[in-house]
Amino acid sequence: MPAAAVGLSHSPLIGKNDPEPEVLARVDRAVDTARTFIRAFEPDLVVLYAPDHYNGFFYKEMPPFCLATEAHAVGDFGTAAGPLSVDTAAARALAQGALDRGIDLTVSARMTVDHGFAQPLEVLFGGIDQVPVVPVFVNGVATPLGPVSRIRALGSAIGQAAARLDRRVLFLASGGLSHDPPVPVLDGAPPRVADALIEGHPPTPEQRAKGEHRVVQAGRDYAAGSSAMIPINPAWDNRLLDHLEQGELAEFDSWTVDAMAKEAGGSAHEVRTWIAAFASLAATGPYEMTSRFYEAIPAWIAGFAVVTAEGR
Ligand SMILES: O=C(O)/C=C/c1cccc(O)c1O
Ligand SMILES: [Fe+2]
Repeated sequence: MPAAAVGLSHSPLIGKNDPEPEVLARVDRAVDTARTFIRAFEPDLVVLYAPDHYNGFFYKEMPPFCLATEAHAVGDFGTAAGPLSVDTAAARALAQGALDRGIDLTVSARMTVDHGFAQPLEVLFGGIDQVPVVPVFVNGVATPLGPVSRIRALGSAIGQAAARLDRRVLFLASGGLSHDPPVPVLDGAPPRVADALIEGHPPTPEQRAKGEHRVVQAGRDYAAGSSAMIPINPAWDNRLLDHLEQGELAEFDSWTVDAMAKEAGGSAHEVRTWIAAFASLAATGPYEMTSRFYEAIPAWIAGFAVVTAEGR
């Protein structure tokens, strides 16, 4: 089966708190490379692995991962709101395939997603409804988190199931790499915040605007060096990319949740989406990384990477 993978960091601060024009130009070139790669590959199905930031998944029930047979985006940080063009038949087939392979997969028939899903679809395809997609939520912020080996197993099972679909499948990862944005934490949260993280009351437009302004301000403080957030860790990020490039995916099984958070920040767990996507690609056969871009971009609170890979 023809298969490919693209990894793309997301940041809600893109366009709101941009770095110097030279940095932007380098990112634009890397994103253009990824777009050209995707055009040449001509996928007819995208399996999109992305996290959520307390817009769709809450502690009332927080699965480690969840596959959607239908999904709609909330439209946070200026991303598009509305339905994603989910390929429901393919989603059901992949869900069954993952369950058949021993993955205890949660399925959602009405998933709510945020910029983690919407941004890569907008950036790479021009909209959230432009390509048949199977959205797979991978928890990358809400602790407790399970071992990384289970994410690799998830990716591998979905990749094996996708190989039986007779489709041109692009596995797309959204998130990471090292970063420590001010995403709320349940442990120690004041009762009002804890209640929102557990129940998930939809914020009023004023509450959403206030929360988004807080993140933009955090990006400004981070870029100015006046922040207590864990710094972006280029060495850690490049180690991750090296393992992905070399196909050394089993290396991630020894990465612990605690060490990842300490070395690379509270949202570094978003790299689980990258590990899932590359495990899916690897499950279809040997692959080659065809382009690799990385830059630490504090203004976006992101160890920012864009990578393409294709089955040999
Ligand atoms: O507050 C949020 O919803 C998310 C913030 C954020 C900031 C920077 C990089 C990311 O991946 C984020 O999700
Ligand atoms: Fe994120």
